Amino acid sequence: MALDIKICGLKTAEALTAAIEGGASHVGFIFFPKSPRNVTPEQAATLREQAHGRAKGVAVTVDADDTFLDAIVHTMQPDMLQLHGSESPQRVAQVKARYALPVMKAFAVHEAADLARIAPYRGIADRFLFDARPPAGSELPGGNGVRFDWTILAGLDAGVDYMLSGGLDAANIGDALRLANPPGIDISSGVESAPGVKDAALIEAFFKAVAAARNDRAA
Ligand SMILES: O=C(O)c1ccccc1N[C@@H]1O[C@H](COP(=O)(O)O)[C@@H](O)[C@H]1O
Repeated sequence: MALDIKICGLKTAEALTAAIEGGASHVGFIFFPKSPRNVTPEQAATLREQAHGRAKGVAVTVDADDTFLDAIVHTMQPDMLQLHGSESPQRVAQVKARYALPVMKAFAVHEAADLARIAPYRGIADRFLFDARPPAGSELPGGNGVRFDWTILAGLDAGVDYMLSGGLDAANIGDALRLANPPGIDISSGVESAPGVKDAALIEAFFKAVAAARNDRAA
């Protein structure tokens, strides 16, 4: 089975090159001022141009209004929007209709019951992203480097398309793939040397760990 791999929170050409050369299917750009990974639409546009035709550019927003989304979509021209706030099913439908772009809706997962929250979004969101619940006091809804119990995902219907994220790194990705067998994975802080600082060597190590885990499973 194909595995989509998204490297998120990219801010520099060097890190983007490492992600693309490693084999990322998606590259993510964060539009959230409180994040150490925040970029402007203009910065993201330059990086997205570098990725054009090689990896899909994903704009990550948190409860963004139309004015901000208009600026992002017009300037960066993303391939996909990731909605990482408390957007309702109606808001997701509005965003899809306004921009004619695929939308990935993020959910914080702590226990199996959290997965039931996707029900009203099915048939509206194109894809889901399951991230860990942010730690108490965190100002970030994602990018906290926190994982959740991946075995919860075994309870999902087979038809649910999603990316697994939250605290992934080269050391644990083998377990994540074995336990959840996700169609996609998404990583940010696990390939950073400091908050918001991507490390090309860690990105390379992550792709090697993914390849090794997939080879082991195929053997
Ligand atoms: O990364 C951020 O700063 C961020 C800010 C606001 C919304 C989402 C954000 N990141 C998303 O969270 C996942 C998981 O991150 P991590 O691997 O646990 O650090 C990340 O891939 C982004 O999609």
